[in-house]
Amino acid sequence: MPPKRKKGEDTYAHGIATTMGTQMKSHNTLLSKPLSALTLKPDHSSRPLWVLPTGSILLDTSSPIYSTAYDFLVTISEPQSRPTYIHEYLLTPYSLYAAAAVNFTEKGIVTTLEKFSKTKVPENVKDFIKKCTSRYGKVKLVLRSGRLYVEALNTPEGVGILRGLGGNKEIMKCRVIVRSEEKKEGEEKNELEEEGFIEGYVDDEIKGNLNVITGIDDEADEDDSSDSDSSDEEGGGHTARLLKNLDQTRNKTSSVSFEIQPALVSVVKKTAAQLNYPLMEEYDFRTDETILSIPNYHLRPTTRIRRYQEKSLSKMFGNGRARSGIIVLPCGAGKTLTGVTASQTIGKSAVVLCTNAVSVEQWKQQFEKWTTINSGSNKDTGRIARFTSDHQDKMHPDGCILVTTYTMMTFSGKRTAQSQAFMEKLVERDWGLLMMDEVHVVPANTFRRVIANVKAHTRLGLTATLVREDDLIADLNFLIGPKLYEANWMDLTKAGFLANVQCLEVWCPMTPEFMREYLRSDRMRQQQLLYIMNPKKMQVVKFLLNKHQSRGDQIIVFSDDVRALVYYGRRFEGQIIHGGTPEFERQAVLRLFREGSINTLFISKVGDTSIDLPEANVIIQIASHFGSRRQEAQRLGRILRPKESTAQDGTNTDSFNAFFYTCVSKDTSEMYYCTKRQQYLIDQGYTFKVLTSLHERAAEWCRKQSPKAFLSTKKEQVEILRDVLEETALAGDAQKAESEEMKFLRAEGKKGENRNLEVDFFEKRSGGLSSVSGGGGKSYEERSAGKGNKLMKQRKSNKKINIFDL
Ligand SMILES: Nc1ncnc2c1ncn2[C@@H]1O[C@H](COP(=O)(O)OP(=O)(O)OP(=O)(O)O)[C@@H](O)[C@H]1O
Repeated sequence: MPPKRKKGEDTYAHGIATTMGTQMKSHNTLLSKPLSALTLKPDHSSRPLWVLPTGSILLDTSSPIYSTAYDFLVTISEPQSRPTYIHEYLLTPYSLYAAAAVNFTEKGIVTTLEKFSKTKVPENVKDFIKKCTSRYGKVKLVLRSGRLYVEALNTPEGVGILRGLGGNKEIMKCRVIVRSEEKKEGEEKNELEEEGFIEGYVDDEIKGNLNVITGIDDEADEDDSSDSDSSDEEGGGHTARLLKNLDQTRNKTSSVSFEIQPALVSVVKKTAAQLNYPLMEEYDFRTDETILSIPNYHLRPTTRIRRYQEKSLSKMFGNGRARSGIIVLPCGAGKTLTGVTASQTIGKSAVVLCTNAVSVEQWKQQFEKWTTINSGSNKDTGRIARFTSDHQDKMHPDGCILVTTYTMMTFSGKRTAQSQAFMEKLVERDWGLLMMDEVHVVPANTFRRVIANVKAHTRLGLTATLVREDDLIADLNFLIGPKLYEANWMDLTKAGFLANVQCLEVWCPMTPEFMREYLRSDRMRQQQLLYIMNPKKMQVVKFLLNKHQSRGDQIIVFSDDVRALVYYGRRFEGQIIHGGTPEFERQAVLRLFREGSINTLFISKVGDTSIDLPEANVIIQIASHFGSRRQEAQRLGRILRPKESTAQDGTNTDSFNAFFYTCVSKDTSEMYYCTKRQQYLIDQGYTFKVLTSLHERAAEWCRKQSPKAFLSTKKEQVEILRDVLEETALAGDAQKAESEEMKFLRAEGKKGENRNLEVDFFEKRSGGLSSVSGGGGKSYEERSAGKGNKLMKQRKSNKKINIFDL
């Protein structure tokens, strides 16, 4: 469905989203041939994929050319589901738009698909590709030496498109027409020049000035001399490849453009979008003299970007200019270094936006860790300024990096004089790059305000999970740019860049007393607290904590419900962090956890993102935000940092070295949400094992605790019930929680429907590879098909099995 236009919505974004939505709609109706109509090519066994008339592409991961096919598919299509053996991708207008953005042509896409496909590429798929690529990426908005140009390739098609746009009444008013000088007699007349067009090259003169990416520090300061080992194979090899990519594209393509007035750029963008020629934005930073470069800004010699980080950057800088767009890398895969390298490659002033103050500190540290920005000749002046409520560093008048939060940027209340002055300076000047961390989290309106406030020549969004429960992803595509790269979680896990996590869903039956109250209650808040505080769940948590603490693990217990969090934290004598915890206390607790002085941390949703706890290897989730797929992935991300047993040389061990538990109260709506939450991770290839009888072992173990059994008597359990009922007696609380729930359900398109959750939970869904693989919200055992089926059946019939085997 094309997104509905909201009041005050960016017309440009809306124009494109509507166009794409319409195409998407026709796409869905167009591609509906039966699969039996496909004929296998005689040499199909040597080809890695199937292209279906539905626009889906299935990739056989065991193919010897899997990785080449994979690289191609992530560029032209959207990953849908990536379990172990067969991946599913989907061609969409957005994905084809992104492909066009990195110079993929219709012919190139169809020819390569045909080469890789086991079956003939269906005609309707070819038509769809043609339709989507015929306009996108054909015209670019290029910033060169501080001047703006609308540019196309100097081919008959490109010139035709440019003439159409340049001649448009609205765009004509925005153009800067430079009269060509009188030609002397006999001198050849140039038609394009006569029309006010400028001829040039798309990739002229890359003079190796991207050597910043090599990490070779020409002016390495004394402090860094100990680091200066530039012989590292890995780093040098990767960066050399990137440079080679850039070199290969240079001097290749001749272009034609016309200049426009910067003040009228939004009119040009809007009009071009209405004419169905959305302008790709590119920044020719090498020729830009309007923004001063940051001196002595290099990657340190020891900094080695990884292959996937380099790949993502090559999509951004593939033709020597900086393209605006979004890079998607799993949590813990190093988005920060990727962003730092992007900024250092551009070498100009940049604004970095983060979700909170902790993350601002982390970004600053990472800039200093990976680059020379604040060392050597920059040591005294300091080229990184923080802008938070606690720190408002001096902003260097020339090239500098400004790290701040979305909240600081969009705060609409009264600012202090210092903060106001800072904001004014920020808004006044031009920035080479606007980098937005965790782009998917930020409300679209915040984006619009930030983008309107910061005069940035290129925009880079970084995220791990390009999913939202609303329909605003389309806005992101056009407010920032298309998705430039998305890594595969499982490939990174296999290569040892991420921990190997075992995901477990632990079913905890409600005690009869809790279940009675749950069924009787008509208040969402009360029901929630009942399923979170279920004594059987508490016993499971106690059992798991003991098990992992005795192994020397570092454990994070997550609860979105702060009251429950505090209750659990106190009961289990752990350190607690939530929104109300003062910053200094928060930092102190995190430091103790990092040092290993404490091994268990109870944290609310403030810990979902941007908190770097490399040592953590166990998560126990006791309460979460309804069905948020994004939150589930972000939480998993807290334990994805590679562990000691994970070698970063492509040889990850087979055994799990991190554990992600979700404790759910059985036969409550928590189960429905839990299933929904797992969808994104299942699509990334994770398997959730369901433990249906662990609670029995936990209860048995709790009974045997000395000097006192844990929650083993009805009396103790009823005391908790009484606390819950008292706690939820306040009507205000109930309304608050319900409105949150309503918000979620609305976003899900359910319009307040919360009936039949249990029915939905076991309902069979059809369509898509994910439903076959378990990605449709069903759990399965991946090790053997037989066991998986058994597990599914047992889960459905609630029969008890025990697969808990640590
Ligand atoms: N090329 C690299 N070489 C060495 N270490 C790296 C590299 N890239 C990333 N790291 C390390 O990996 C860890 C995770 O990086 P980072 O915090 O940037 O991840 P992230 O993708 O931002 O994760 P999250 O989404 O959880 O914030 C950090 O400790 C970082 O120093």
